[in-house]
Amino acid sequence: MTIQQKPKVIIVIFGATGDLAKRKLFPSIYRLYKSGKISEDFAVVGLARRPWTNDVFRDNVENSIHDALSTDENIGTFSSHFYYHPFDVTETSSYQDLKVLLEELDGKYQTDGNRVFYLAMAPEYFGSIAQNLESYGLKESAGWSRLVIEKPFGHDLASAKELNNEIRAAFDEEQIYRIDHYLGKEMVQNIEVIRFANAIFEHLWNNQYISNVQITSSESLGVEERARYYDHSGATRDMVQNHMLQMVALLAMEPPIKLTTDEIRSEKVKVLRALRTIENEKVDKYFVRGQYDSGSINEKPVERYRDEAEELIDSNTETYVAGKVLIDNYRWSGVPFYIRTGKRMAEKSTKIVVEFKDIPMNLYFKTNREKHPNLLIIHIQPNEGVTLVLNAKKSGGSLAEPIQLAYNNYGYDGINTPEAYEKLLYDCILGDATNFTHWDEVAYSWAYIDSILKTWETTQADFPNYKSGSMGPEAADKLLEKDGFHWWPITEIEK
Ligand SMILES: NC(=O)C1=CN([C@@H]2O[C@H](COP(=O)(O)OP(=O)(O)OC[C@H]3O[C@@H](n4cnc5c(N)ncnc54)[C@H](OP(=O)(O)O)[C@@H]3O)[C@@H](O)[C@H]2O)C=CC1
Ligand SMILES: O=C1O[C@H](COP(=O)(O)O)[C@@H](O)[C@H](O)[C@H]1O
Repeated sequence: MTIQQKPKVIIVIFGATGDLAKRKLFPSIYRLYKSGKISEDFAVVGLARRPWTNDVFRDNVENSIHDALSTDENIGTFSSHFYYHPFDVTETSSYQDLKVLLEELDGKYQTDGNRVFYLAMAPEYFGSIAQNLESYGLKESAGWSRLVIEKPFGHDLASAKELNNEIRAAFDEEQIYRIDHYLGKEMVQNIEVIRFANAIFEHLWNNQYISNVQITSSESLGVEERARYYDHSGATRDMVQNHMLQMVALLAMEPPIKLTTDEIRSEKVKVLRALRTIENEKVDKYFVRGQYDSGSINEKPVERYRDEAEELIDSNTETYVAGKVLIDNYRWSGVPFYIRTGKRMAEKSTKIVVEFKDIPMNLYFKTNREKHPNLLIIHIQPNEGVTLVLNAKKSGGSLAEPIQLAYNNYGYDGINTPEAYEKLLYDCILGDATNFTHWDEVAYSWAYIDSILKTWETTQADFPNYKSGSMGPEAADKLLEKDGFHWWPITEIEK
């Protein structure tokens, strides 16, 4: 299918009164509609328990779009495609009614029986919804059926396997779209292009020329309204198992033989398979966990994690994690991939810094001057772009100094926009699963972090150990210092 085609589809959203639907999914569907990527032949069916009518639902859809996209345009024609079906996913009779509604809408909108079932609900329901969709014949239509699964995909490897078995009993792997919204971000998708379309990088992209790679995804927000989910999860499950390891895989994978879903996934899987397992007794040598204390962000005082909600008062959950990830293969042997992510850090920013090794004899940097390595910086958000840090003599000067070649296509909507969801939803409708995670990727990622979490679960951490508004615990700096490196400051390299 080419990009110009306008697929016909019914999108069924389980959890349509929830936060994700409101903030991400409705605005994304609207933007697809506005940009002509879906045809007039579409319908959206929203499901949740509260007893809303179509009109109430449509008002909510319109409000969420007005809020998310800061517009007050009349979108009545668009919202008339939305239908609400009060539904308790635990009641099997509801699925029969849903089947009848979908058949009616198939006829009304000529959607050719194409269906996306988007599970925007708590993960404990994923398996049973998938099974009921199969048992009550909802995926047996004249067209295709696809299942989009939100995170978290399990709590550890064992529960992820169980969930996967439940889903796979109802849907084929090709019908399952496990969403990782980082894979929908413009600059995450650009990692492959930057690597595989530039001779100057790909030839140097290995342990001979790269000294280390740093991936930072910092957030200034705290746990917000998600204390219950987050405290059960923690930063490692919430960000590392999925987004951070996906970025590692994209940075480290071999060039695929073709740009097809299977070939790209297969190369990513090889990286995840090659991650060096961290043995119990070595976890503290390779990984650092943290939990935020009170502090200030943008000059406003903020509370410590343990005071953000009643149930957090004795929490041992990490809101920050930094780690040294090693990839045991020919290309990357000996090159640390340092990752760090956390809540309530100094600023919201996701960046990748690739640090190159120095040349053997650098005539311009003597002992009294700090050497400045060449860096390739990939700005994921809030700015989107690439910066190459080189050394040159500035006009009028006599010594080499770092200069920056920068390309910046400032994100057209800023941070946390529905843009990534929009792209991924569109890919799903087109049947392109490249930017979704295959089960094998999920499984290897869980296997890697399980050993770290198991060690941490048995030991009490010395929390809180970083101030809100800082870049994390001191131990995270030491992690690099003992290897002779330091974190490239994300604020400085932004400028
Ligand atoms: N919010 C976010 O930014 C993100 C969310 N996610 C994931 O997306 C999923 C949804 O998250 P979020 O929207 O925040 O969650 P919410 O708690 O806001 O929404 C949950 C939804 O599920 C519905 N629901 C709950 N129980 C039932 C039931 N028995 N039958 C039918 N509907 C039910 C609720 O509606 P009602 O009460 O009316 O039944 C509501 O619409 C989760 O897996 C989450 O981890 C992932 C990344 C980001
Ligand atoms: O998946 C998640 O991601 C967000 C961060 O996403 P971003 O696109 O804003 O960088 C994080 O806040 C959340 O805890 C996590 O569940």
